[in-house]
Amino acid sequence: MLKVEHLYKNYKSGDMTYKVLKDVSFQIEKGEFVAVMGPSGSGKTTLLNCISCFIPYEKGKVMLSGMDLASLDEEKIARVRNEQLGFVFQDFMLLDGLTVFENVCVPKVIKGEGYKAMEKKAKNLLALFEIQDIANKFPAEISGGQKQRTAVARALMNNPLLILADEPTGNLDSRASEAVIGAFLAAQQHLNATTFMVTHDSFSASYCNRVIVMKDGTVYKELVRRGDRREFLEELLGVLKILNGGEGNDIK
Ligand SMILES: Nc1ncnc2c1ncn2[C@@H]1O[C@H](COP(=O)(O)OP(=O)(O)OP(=O)(O)O)[C@@H](O)[C@H]1O
Repeated sequence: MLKVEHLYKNYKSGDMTYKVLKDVSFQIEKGEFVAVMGPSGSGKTTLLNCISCFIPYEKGKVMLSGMDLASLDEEKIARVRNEQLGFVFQDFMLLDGLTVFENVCVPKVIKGEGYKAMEKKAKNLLALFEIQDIANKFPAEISGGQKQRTAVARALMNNPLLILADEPTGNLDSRASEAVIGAFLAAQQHLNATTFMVTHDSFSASYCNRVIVMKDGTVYKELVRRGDRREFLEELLGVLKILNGGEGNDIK
């Protein structure tokens, strides 16, 4: 579904070139929930931005369901971003002047779909994420967890091939984080959604099928959850501890 092959990304600043992604390769299958973890500066957000073509890269390939996004013109990329990709950001990025229901509908409005289909889909997603009761509230009137579940619903409106989530629980307490991870899991279970999530939170990552651990712009390790979530969390914390030089739990 998503294939990243030998990806290289540099940033230039003055005369200096910083190699940020160095030969990153991995694959994500349809219906997987995959996390990316790694120390600050290891290149997680850069990777996400390369996948969505928000930034260009030096070398390598990003294939989304057989499509090479870098080969598309701006107009086609914009359409892919609205219709084939769903985005969830740390700071929600909801439109303050629109209600929860209206925010969720935005991708379909951009796509130009009729109201009836839009309403049905939005209502289903709001019910799936248990936020139907706040449909007519504005972002300023709801909690952080409710805002993020609204953002996840919005990301799913056009049945995207892939959801890209950058620190979706970064601004939330543990209860709200659990509800948001619950929304991704419900999307996976009921809609066969595929999610690629950057996170510093090993508790959230332990719900994923797989965790890609980055270090210095490379894939340091890939961990696959084979059974119990708590055992996976222990395994994850063990790897993070080694990566942190034996200190602490989560990567900061
Ligand atoms: N626009 C930019 N120009 C120059 N350097 C950049 C730019 N964006 C990121 N970097 C550098 O690239 C490296 C990787 O940054 P990136 O944001 O991808 O890391 P990250 O793993 O997501 O970090 P964090 O966990 O702190 O968000 C860092 O050293 C950062 O300073």
